[in-house]
Amino acid sequence: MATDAQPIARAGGFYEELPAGCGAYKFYLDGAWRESSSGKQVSISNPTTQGVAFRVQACTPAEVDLMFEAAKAAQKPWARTPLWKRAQALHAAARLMREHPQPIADALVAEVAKPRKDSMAEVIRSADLIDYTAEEGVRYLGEGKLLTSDSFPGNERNKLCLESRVPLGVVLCIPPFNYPVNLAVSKIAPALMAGNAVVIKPPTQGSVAAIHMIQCFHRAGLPPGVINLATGRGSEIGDYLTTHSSAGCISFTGGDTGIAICKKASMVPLQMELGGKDVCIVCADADIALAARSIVKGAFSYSGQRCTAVKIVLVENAVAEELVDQVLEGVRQLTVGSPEDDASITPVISKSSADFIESLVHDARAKGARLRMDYRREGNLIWPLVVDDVTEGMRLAWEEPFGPVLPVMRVEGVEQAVAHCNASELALQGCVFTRDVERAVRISDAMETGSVQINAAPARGPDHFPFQGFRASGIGSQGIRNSLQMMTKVKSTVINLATPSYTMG
Ligand SMILES: NC(=O)C1=CN([C@@H]2O[C@H](COP(=O)(O)OP(=O)(O)OC[C@H]3O[C@@H](n4cnc5c(N)ncnc54)[C@H](OP(=O)(O)O)[C@@H]3O)[C@@H](O)[C@H]2O)C=CC1
Ligand SMILES: O=C(O)[C@H](O)COP(=O)(O)O
Repeated sequence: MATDAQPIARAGGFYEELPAGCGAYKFYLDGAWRESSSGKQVSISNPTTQGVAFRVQACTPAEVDLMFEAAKAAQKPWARTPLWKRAQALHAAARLMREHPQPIADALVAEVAKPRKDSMAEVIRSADLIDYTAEEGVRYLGEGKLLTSDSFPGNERNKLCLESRVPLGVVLCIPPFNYPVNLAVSKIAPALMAGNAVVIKPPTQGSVAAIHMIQCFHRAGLPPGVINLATGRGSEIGDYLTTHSSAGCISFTGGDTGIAICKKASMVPLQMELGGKDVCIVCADADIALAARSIVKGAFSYSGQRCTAVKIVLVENAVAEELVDQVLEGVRQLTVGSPEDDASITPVISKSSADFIESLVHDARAKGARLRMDYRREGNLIWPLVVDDVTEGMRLAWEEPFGPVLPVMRVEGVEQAVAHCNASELALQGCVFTRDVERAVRISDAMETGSVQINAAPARGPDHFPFQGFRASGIGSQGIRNSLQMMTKVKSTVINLATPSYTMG
């Protein structure tokens, strides 16, 4: 495991070229790892020790310009590279990621305090996602449509319209800290497969994992310029990137920053996956043991730092006591500690995040909520907490803690639960537990969220499923095929015939 501020890479290894002489990781421009002319570095904090985990270069606007120039120059030849060869390059990157996963996983442990096993799972899931995208891309992008003019009134069959999908140009990819590798490749792989070039700005916490991941694409032999990676704080270079005239698409996952980006961006396609306040509705006829198990896993995996975490339970009064008892039983089994020890609950990403979570707990307690265990915090580590009897007037009813705190609201009936779900600004996912599948479908239809899970906690995966948020939770849809679609545009080529095509024979 890397000690504070020491690069992970070992001499002579696959990742040897990534750290610069000064110990800060290099950025990636036009096929080469480089040091920034800024001479400035950004420190990445280790959420567990609160020391400096790593340092990366603070890229300058001029370097961002060079990335977009390199990407634009590389994009056309890349788009003309046969689909099967693009797929081969992606498969090669995925293979290298599987062959050299440990430094990527180690970086995740150190930078974002993701438990060791989950960190490795993120790397392998990412390699699988790349492979699947290559396979899906070969099929999906290799197909087109033929339309004939004679289906529209007044036309003969003398026009043949060939509809195909063409790339957007340069896709700007901005993933969040909680999946710096997986939510990076879920943007990069479809962008590349569709013939785009990429500029990626990884989250500051998570940059080093992303840098190692990019090395797999580099070593896979992608042409220079096809991928470029800019490091630096979003607050410093973010606006410059998102308003860049050469960005042909912005694919962003994160919080409210995404809403600000939508207001500033020019007329380019936006793929936005933003926050979630995922409700879990538990009906009186539910399998309570299943619901409780799913809630504990759904709410507390990666310490609740998932947009798809269960962020409020809405349970019918009749079974509330039984459900909460079983949830509490499950929460007591969770281990609390460091990501290196694979604890279930690890420190949240930053002090400011821990302070925010704490403010939600204080607000709920002050307004009469019942804390079902003692509130406990040490540094960024917050012990898992169930907050019962939450009511509409509490911030916890509406805001996402992005931490290991689970609000429970007891409701008169399902109508009240659905109304609460639909009154939320955030509308990513939701779930419903009931044994009555017809009722589940009716409830699902009434819930105005991007996805509804029936009898399971919210989740993005499997990664080829469509994944989207309504209202303030996003624009567009992810999922492998949907991302391929969003990172291309439709092109029509119309063949005009002098005589209708069906006049011979
Ligand atoms: N719907 C979904 O799929 C998901 C949603 N989320 C949501 O994301 C939030 C937590 O993630 P977090 O990483 O903190 O989110 P942020 O919105 O703070 O950051 C996301 C990314 O945006 C970058 N960024 C910051 N400022 C700007 C800017 N002005 N212009 C462009 N980019 C910028 C960040 O870089 P830097 O780190 O340098 O600041 C980071 O790479 C939660 O609200 C969560 O619900 C998270 C994961 C998935
Ligand atoms: O960013 C997130 O939190 C994810 O998109 C959720 O993914 P998961 O459901 O696979 O954890």
